[in-house]
Amino acid sequence: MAKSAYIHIPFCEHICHYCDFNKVFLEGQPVDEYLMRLGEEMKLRRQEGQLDTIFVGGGTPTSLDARQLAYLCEKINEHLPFSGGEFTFEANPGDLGEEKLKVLKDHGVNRLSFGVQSFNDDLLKSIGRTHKSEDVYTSVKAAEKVGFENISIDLIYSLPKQTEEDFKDTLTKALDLDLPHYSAYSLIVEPKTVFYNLMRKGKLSLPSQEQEAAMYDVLIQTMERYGIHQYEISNFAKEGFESLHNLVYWDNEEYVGLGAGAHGYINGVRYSNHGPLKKYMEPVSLGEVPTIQSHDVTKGEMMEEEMFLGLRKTAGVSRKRFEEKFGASVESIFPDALEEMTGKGLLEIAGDRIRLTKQGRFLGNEVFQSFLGVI
Ligand SMILES: C[S@@+](CC[C@H](N)C(=O)[O-])C[C@H]1O[C@@H](n2cnc3c(N)ncnc32)[C@H](O)[C@@H]1O
Ligand SMILES: C[S@@+](CC[C@H](N)C(=O)[O-])C[C@H]1O[C@@H](n2cnc3c(N)ncnc32)[C@H](O)[C@@H]1O
Ligand code: SF4
Repeated sequence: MAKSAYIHIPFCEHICHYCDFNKVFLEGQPVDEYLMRLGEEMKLRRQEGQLDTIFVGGGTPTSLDARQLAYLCEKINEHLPFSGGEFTFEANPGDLGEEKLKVLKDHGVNRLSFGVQSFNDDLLKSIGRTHKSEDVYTSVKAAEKVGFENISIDLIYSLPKQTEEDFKDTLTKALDLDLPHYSAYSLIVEPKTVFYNLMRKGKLSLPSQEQEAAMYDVLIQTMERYGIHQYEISNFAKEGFESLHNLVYWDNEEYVGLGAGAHGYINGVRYSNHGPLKKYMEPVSLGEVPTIQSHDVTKGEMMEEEMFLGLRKTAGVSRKRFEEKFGASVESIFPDALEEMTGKGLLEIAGDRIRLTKQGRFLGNEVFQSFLGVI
């Protein structure tokens, strides 16, 4: 039974040079109609029982105005029974004034995740962001004033022309905000983005792999120094502030996905919704779910997912839980991957746990790959 829901808001006020998530430029879009269809999809995909986590992501949910945000929150409150667990909204710095913040707070939102990316204004501009580092301080202060305590920020490192020094400076500024949660992702140059096109023309000056690894090392060390523990490859939190919603993904549990391009996992079926707005809204207006693709996950695939998702967490995979779930031990299903990866010093087995070593965290993809296509 799904205990979590993800809701996608595909609108943005600007398009960043690195982003390939499902989004469109806000101006001129049928936002009100989209929100209405989203409410209808909530009814169509309604689940038994209560949800422990709700995550509204995008795109940019805070590009909605206060009235639209209130409408969206009312639909969520009406159709998604919530246990009072974790209710996150993603936000762009500079988007949230007191009015919008109060709307969110009054409807039970209790976590905000700001897309900060960097504290260097020149770098921000060069990656296509429109906010300035100053906006981060204003937004975080305003959010705290309205009573939000569980606040996270996203950073991206290994950006074009970024130096280790620059990243250290961003990290220090981020940590000086004394927030309970931080995510830091290394830049992925995705096809169809501005950066991808520049890269193909040889016009994107990216840090080397060694520099990227050095930045990741700085990240891990600095977080540790500030007492913010790493609980996943890219995620760090004070004790008790780990993102429960994201843990649902890494624990390979089920969730409902709502909105254009959202994906979900219900009753052993992984599905994705139509991405383009029209294609998404049309079936919903006819009372049909907007699924474009769905797949019955086989037991073999489920076992692979259990490994490559679970190994993202620093706590790793529980051998006991694996055996209870699948009726076979990890060792009997993946003997070769375990031997090869422990042999290379990238994986370790410690009691009930199979987890990445420190070195393994730098080479996560190589480890995950070794568990794929085995069964
Ligand atoms: C899809 S965005 C949505 C939230 C919000 N619109 C924003 O820009 O912050 C969520 C996060 O994904 C990360 N992200 C997006 N594209 C990325 C890329 N190509 N490489 C690394 N991280 C990326 C950013 O840190 C961003 O904050
Ligand atoms: C990159 S993560 C950032 C999470 C953030 N660091 C935090 O701690 O809350 C969030 C992004 O992943 C994507 N995402 C998450 N769950 C999704 C789902 N079920 N379907 C589609 N996209 C999803 C959305 O684009 C969302 O903006
Ligand atoms: S990173 Fe966020 S703001 Fe930028 S285009 Fe992607 S979803 Fe929109």
